[in-house]
Amino acid sequence: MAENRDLLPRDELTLLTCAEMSKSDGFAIASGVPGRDLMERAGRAVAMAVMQRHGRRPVVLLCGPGNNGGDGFVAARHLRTAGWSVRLALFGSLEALKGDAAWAASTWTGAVEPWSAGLLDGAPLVVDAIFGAGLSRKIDGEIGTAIDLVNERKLTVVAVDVPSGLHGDTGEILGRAVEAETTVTFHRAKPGHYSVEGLRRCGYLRIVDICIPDGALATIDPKTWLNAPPLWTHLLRRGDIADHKYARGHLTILAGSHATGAARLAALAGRRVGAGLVTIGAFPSTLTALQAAEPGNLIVEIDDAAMFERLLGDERRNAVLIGPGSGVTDRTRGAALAALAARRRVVLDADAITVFASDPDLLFGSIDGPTVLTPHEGEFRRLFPDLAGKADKLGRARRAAARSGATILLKGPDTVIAAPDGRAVVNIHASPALATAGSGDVLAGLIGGLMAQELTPFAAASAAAWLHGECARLFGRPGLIAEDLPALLPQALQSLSSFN
Ligand SMILES: NC(=O)C1=CN([C@@H]2O[C@H](COP(=O)(O)OP(=O)(O)OC[C@H]3O[C@@H](n4cnc5c(N)ncnc54)[C@H](OP(=O)(O)O)[C@@H]3O)[C@@H](O)[C@H]2O)[C@@H](O)CC1
Ligand SMILES: Nc1ncnc2c1ncn2[C@@H]1O[C@H](COP(=O)(O)OP(=O)(O)O)[C@@H](O)[C@H]1O
Ligand SMILES: [K+]
Repeated sequence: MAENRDLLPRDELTLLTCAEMSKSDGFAIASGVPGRDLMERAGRAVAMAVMQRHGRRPVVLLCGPGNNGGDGFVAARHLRTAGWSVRLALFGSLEALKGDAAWAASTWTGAVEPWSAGLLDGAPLVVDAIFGAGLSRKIDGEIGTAIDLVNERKLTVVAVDVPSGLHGDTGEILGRAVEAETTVTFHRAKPGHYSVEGLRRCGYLRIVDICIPDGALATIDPKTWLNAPPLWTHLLRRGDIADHKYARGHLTILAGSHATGAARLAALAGRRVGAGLVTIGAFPSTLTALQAAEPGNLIVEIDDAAMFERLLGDERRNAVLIGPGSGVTDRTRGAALAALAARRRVVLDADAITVFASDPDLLFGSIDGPTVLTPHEGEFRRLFPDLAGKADKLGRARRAAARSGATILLKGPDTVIAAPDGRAVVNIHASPALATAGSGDVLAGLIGGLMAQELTPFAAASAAAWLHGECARLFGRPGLIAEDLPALLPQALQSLSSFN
């Protein structure tokens, strides 16, 4: 197998924080591109988006006191030049505007009005240029009232950079936030755009090139990407004439005394995604049932952790999945510790996460090899109580990865995959239809199957999250259940050929 089976960073999928965007801006200016040229392009792009997405109608620009407001002044000028009926309100005073925003305001020859609710009479289209990357605290007062009114009246909004109130880095809502129909952002998207709140409020997201020079990304060394096949599709195995099943890896899954369906779903996913063999380790009481199920699964008896440890004496068992239906038991805990001690490629899901709730440090201290933990928020709380229940999912997953030494896949509509070295991927290629029992078992099996094929934990978890979402999308009609997902994997894998 290829030596470096890790994710390939892709410029076009890079997400930039507000600070990184500001650094890019600084790089452009240092390279001889004046800041006002960037603002001119940004504001023009906003005007273009308004005109391309909406028929001509009265438009009101709500401008804030910083450069986001500056973009609004430029957009207003272009819309008026194109013959639109434009009104502009500024929160703050013209005299207080600085730098490029002051320049942009000086190019606007129309009236600058103070905010009043009457501006929204007649249901105009609204351009939200109040706050962008500079949002620094909770929105209240007059601006809060204006945002509430825009939302209450369900006015059509085109937001500049981010819907005001949405934090570009964390996806947090600071007080309240605009609900936009379209959001126009510049150069690269921000993590906040793809957070749950961002997905709710940005509407259609347009990412516009404002001619920041190519070299800018290299100076930033970005660490965050939006999940898509170009990051990892080159790592998926192509058939080789000399292939044999062991060359494709052997995934071993520990089943429990109940809910053996979970291990079966994971095994199916692991085999469909290309693992050469999948063994299910089962209690004697479930052996017959499992043997009578899918004929391609290998079934072995595993009564306790010691038997599991002996099973791993076979070096070819290169990947291990523990958790789906395995039970919150000493057997599960012992098997997980044995797999970690044996330096196998390990995926710990569900019960194998919960079983360490009373002593997370025992788990973290045992992780020394390629490991993925796949918690949903409830399981995450059990291992990382101090990081739970807060915004900034990306930051939380990153801290959890650094603390545990494992790659963390934190589930949800905006699944975050964070590696211990600080890299992270955000996956929004998903569907609410995945919120069905057993779908997490399929995901765990996919990761295990890809780890068996020697993808790094970070690459395996990223590829699996995307494929999981792709299966749900391919199903394409109501009624999806977890059993449908593995059957759609061949089609999902085939759809990747267009990325090669
Ligand atoms: N970087 C680039 O490449 C490019 C960037 N461009 C544009 O610049 C935008 C970033 O501009 P920016 O940095 O001036 O910040 P912005 O969002 O206008 O707000 C800052 C102001 O708001 C204030 N303020 C904050 N929160 C507040 C609150 N809750 N309630 C009240 N006030 C609050 C804050 O006050 P302070 O915190 O300083 O007291 C400050 O006065 C970016 O989003 C994009 O649109 C484009 O032109 C293209 C090139
Ligand atoms: N609203 C949603 N949108 C997109 N994906 C979702 C949504 N809800 C759940 N999922 C995905 O479905 C899977 C559910 O996993 P999990 O909660 O572990 O279920 P189970 O343990 O029943 O198999 C995760 O991959 C999660 O990211
Ligand atoms: K905005």
